[in-house]
Parts: sequence; structure tokens; C-alpha cells
Amino acid sequence: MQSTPGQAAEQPPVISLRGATASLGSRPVLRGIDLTVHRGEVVALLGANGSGKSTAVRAVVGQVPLTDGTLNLFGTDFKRFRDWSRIGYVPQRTTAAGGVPATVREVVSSGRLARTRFGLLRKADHAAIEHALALVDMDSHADVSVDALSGGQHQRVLIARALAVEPELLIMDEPMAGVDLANQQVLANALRAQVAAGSTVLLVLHELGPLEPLIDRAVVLRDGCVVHDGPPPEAVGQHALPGHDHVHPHAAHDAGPLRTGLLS
Ligand SMILES: Nc1ncnc2c1ncn2[C@@H]1O[C@H](COP(=O)(O)OP(=O)(O)OP(=O)(O)O)[C@@H](O)[C@H]1O
Repeated sequence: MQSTPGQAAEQPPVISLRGATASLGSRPVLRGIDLTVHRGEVVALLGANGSGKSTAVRAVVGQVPLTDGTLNLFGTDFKRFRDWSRIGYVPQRTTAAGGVPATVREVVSSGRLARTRFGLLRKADHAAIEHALALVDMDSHADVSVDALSGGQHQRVLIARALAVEPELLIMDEPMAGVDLANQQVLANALRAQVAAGSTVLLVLHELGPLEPLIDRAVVLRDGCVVHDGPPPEAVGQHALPGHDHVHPHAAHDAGPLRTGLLS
């Protein structure tokens, strides 16, 4: 249920990262960042290639350890936080299949397992899975093998997988990267429905695009530091930031993941 602004102000932030530093290999990548996301907010994390956006969200979901600073999730210190089913995470572009033959419904169902006891899907679980499929307009493709999907459809399946857990906090790392306009629109509609239902959202983006109307606040990173935290910057040409130099595809990340129960 959506909280009123007054209720949201009383509650602890959904994400509170203070003075966070992190390194990948020997390289310092986060150099003391503060990132606060309140309940019901939609925050975009922006910045040029290599500025540390993915590392910041990977730190939030426990895949990159902090070397200094603090992280609280839903008011709980990260070290004591266990409620991973409150968080849906869509990592930077991967394929939905992961090399294993599976249908769209099977992949989306895997996202629901965090809510089940012993992996048994009950009526409410099946309903949540069907709802997630419908949100990204993949219900008519539920029995199709994910190997037969386009890149944009893969991305929709990965987002449905994250939505199937009915997360209070949805974190997506460049959900629109490499997705054509028609698929972007489907994703924007799904996100709009999610926001209307009261979800909190943190998005890594390199351009605001069709998501622009949904964004409450933008945090801009440069070289591992926060250089802006406030209204989203005006779109300039194809990119959200003046002088933006974002390119794809991305380099693979190989920092050792911590166990959080979140799919990656
Ligand atoms: N496994 C790794 N080991 C060492 N350095 C890494 C590793 N992964 C990423 N980096 C470096 O860390 C820096 C931050 O990477 P990160 O992916 O967080 O940036 P980003 O802002 O998300 O970039 P992009 O927009 O290209 O995804 C980059 O300079 C990157 O080259």
C-alpha cells in the first residue's frame, strides 16, 4: 500500500548509504558516496561510463563489499539485514536463460522462490508470477523458450523475474540498454504501474528517455563521487547529461559476490 508523504517521512529510508567506499581489485571505485532513497521515491543514478554506478547498486545489494562507510536497508544495518525478498534486483544486461533451457514462466517463477518455503509455489505465488508476466506484457509468451526471445524481450523477462517477488524496492541497472523503443515503452508502462502501487525504485540509467516522467530525483556520480543530488538534469540531445560519454557494451564484472539470496 502506498504511504502518505507524512508516513514516508517518519519511516527510515529504504536505502541509506553513507560515506561508502569500495574497491574492485586494487582500484578504488566508490570514494565516499552518500545515497539515500526514501519510501516511494524513484531515483535515477546517472554518470559517465566507469563513474561507479553499477558498483554502487551492487554494493547496495551486497555483491560488492564496502571498505568503509555504512549501509542500512529498510532501517536495518546491512550486516543484520535478511529480508532479501523485499528487494527485486535486475542486474546489468544478462540473458534470461543463463545457458539453461527454460521457458519464460520458469524464469519468472525462479524470482518468486525467495518468497516460498522449500521452493513450493502456492496459489498466491502463481498469481504473483502471472501478474508479473502481464506487467511486462509477456503473458502470451509464458510457455516460449527464452532462447527464442529478442534482446528486449529478454530484458522484460528479467524484470518480470524481479517483479514476481512483489518487491518493495526495485533496483534496475540500465534496464533500457540495448532495448528498442517498443520494448522500452512496455518497460516504462510496467514501471509506472509499479510506482503507482507504491514501490520504491533505484535505476541506473545513462539517459532518462521514456522513464523521465517517473523520476523524482537524480544522483550523478563522477569518478566514484556524488556530484549532484537533486532534480533530474535536463535532457540534452540523446543523453541526460551534457558531455556524457556513455558507450556500450559493458565490461564484465568479476568481483566475488556475497550471498544475499538475490538473483544475478
Ligand atoms: N572487476 C573489476 N576489477 C577492477 N575494476 C573494475 C572491475 N569492474 C569494473 N571495474 C572498474 O570500476 C569502475 C566503475 O565501474 P562501474 O561498472 O561501477 O561503472 P559504471 O558507472 O556503472 O559504468 P558503465 O556505465 O560503463 O556501466 C570502472 O572504471 C571499471 O572499469
